[in-house]
Amino acid sequence: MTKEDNRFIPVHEGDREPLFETRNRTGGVIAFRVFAASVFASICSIWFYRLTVPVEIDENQTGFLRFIRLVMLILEIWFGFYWLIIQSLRWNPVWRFTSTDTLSRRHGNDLPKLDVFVCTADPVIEPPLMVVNTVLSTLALDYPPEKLAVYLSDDGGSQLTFYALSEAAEFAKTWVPFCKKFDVEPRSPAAYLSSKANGLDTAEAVEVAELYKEMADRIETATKLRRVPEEALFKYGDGFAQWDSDATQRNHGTILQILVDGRKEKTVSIPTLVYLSREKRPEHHHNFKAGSMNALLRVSSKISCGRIILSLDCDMYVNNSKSAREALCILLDEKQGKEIAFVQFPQFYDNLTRNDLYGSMMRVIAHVEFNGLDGNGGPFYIGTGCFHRRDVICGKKYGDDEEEEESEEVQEILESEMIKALANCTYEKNSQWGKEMGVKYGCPVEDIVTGLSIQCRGWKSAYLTPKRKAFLGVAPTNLHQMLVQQRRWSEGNFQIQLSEYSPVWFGQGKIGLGLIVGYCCYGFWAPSSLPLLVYSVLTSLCLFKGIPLFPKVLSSWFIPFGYVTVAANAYSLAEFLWCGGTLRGWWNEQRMWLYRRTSSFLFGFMDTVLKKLGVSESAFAITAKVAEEEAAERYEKEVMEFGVESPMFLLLGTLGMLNLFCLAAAIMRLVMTSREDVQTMGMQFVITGLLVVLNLPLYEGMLLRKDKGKMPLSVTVKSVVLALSACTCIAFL
Ligand SMILES: O=c1ccn([C@@H]2O[C@H](COP(=O)(O)OP(=O)(O)O[C@H]3O[C@H](CO)[C@@H](O)[C@H](O)[C@H]3O)[C@@H](O)[C@H]2O)c(=O)[nH]1
Ligand SMILES: [Mn+2]
Repeated sequence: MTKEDNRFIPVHEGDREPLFETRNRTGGVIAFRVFAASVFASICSIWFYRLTVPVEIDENQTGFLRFIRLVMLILEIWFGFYWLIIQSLRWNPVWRFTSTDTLSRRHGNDLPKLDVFVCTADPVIEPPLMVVNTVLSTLALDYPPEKLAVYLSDDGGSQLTFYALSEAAEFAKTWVPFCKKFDVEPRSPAAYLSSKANGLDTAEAVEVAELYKEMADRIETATKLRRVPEEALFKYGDGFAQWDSDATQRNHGTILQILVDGRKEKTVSIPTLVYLSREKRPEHHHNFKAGSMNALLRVSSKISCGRIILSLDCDMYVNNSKSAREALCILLDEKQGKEIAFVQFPQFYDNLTRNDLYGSMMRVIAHVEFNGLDGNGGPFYIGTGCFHRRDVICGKKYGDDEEEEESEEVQEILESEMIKALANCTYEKNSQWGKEMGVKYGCPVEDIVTGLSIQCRGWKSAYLTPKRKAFLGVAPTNLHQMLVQQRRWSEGNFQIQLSEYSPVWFGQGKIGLGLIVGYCCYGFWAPSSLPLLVYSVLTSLCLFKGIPLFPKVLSSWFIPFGYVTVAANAYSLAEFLWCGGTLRGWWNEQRMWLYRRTSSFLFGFMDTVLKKLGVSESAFAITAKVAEEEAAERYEKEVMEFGVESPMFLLLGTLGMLNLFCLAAAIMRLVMTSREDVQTMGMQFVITGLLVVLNLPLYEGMLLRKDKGKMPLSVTVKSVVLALSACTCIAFL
């Protein structure tokens, strides 16, 4: 709705209080823009310097130096351009403030039906006990139980997960009323019972704790033994009967079991609970999480058909039981809310250490950049912690005004076999599922591309960050997992950039320029690896060789270089601290950006190129949610975990060693012969020096540590050999 339209809203409508409010940043906007302008001016002078100031004549090597100059120019143009586009994320941030009280007053318990989708895929790296804690936290949402249905999609097709869920269905009968009676937070039993503030002093609380512990023990024992206990096989027999004797994770029929059926009972105290494992056959591509989301969309439409859908990863429990009501403040708002398709909450974690060693939290993205996106048309859909409108995710355009009225007649209870057919491999053949309908296929970040296409159909989205964090997940606890996850993300985002859905050409005219640029900021993650890689190698090698790349420290041309470096870093630090981080946390994040860019993003880039050439297919490597004990201890102590042999580590190791050797050689030269170097190569000393200091934990892992989390010897040896050979080659050039 445009601003002008507001004049035509009748007065009696106007005095209805809105359910939410959108606020801009009040102070500091002008200051920020002046600052940004000053940085940009310096960037322009750097470009100008590269273009105009001639290379000092060096008789034999002029051509070579010119070439290096040109490379530096190209890199600096790229960095400047990238800096410019990420300012779009800071230009116009907004914050949303909801009023759940107004919602309750206006709607009481007359809320739309809500379906919660939880996805899991592997009982080994996603332990069933964790999964059912997530499920239990959603069952206990502050929401009328007859309006709520929770679906667990199990791509692992695992009897263990099914068993755990059956146990959870029993436990829910105690847990849900308990939560509501005592207004418990958080409502994941494991998180609640382990939190210090739980005040377990009532008799009821002690009883619940005991019941939980018994259930947890049974589930964990079964998981450990990889076998469901006999009595359970008997007790939940009609569920287990759906597993054929030869069923495997990749080859089995659809399994559907409604564990709690809210449709049958008139007064229900706990929500509907459904287990679904869609059919999997080796000859059919299953499209990973996107495939299971679409199966859930169809199956749920025949069971509860909630108008609102919450999608969650299996490790992401509800930390704020009001989160559904928070989201509804936006989706049910009569005015501004009408144009909003989905409400995204940030992805926060509950297993982070104080200084967030692996920068998992992406603090600035969650606290600044997504608010910036929201101001430009709406945050991305990031797969978890997101409330959708069913009709929109199923393909409805904005402005198609079929009234989304809830059919009050209870869905006739269809034969379960008919519903099961909706989750079969062949169901989607020749249909629009995965294309125009539901979650899109073919992209490792199915969430981002789906959100983009919704926005391109005219919808907006909203970003909500209530005081009490809405959802908490599990962040990767080792470097390799982290890099693999980021590789998938960067690959996915870059693929979107090149695909027919590219925000640049597909989004043109459908979403605002600010949002297009916002998508590009993340879409360019993968290609941004190359400039950084070249830049860091070139600065180090030229330092080693004694070739100056930057103006002399005392010349006036040095000022813009110095200013940009200091200003950009100081700003980034200030922003990080403002978002609640620590100084060390910032430093750790700088290291992680370096590692991501020089390994994950580079591999993500190559994966994308190979895929485009048809050489390989992209996969979805699931992130492990558990670590073995010693590794977990190191994580708690914030000791970086290497441990595995990986080409990404080889690359990081080689680059790290290269920086170290170059710096060492340059310092030696400085001490022995040429004092002049401080003047001519000051900037290179600073850059390479910083890289070396950032890399300290890497050197430690390669050279000093003895524990299992150190860098494997083979990687260390290869890295040293590669770095030494590079230096030798350059020395003789
Ligand atoms: O074939 C699959 C693969 C994964 N999943 C589920 O997808 C979720 C996300 O997988 P995870 O390994 O935890 O990946 P993350 O990188 O942590 O996930 C982020 O990034 C993904 C896209 O890359 C999004 O789908 C997620 O929602 C978002 O949290 C988990 O619940 C999995 O069980 C499936 O259901 N089927
Ligand atoms: Mn995850």
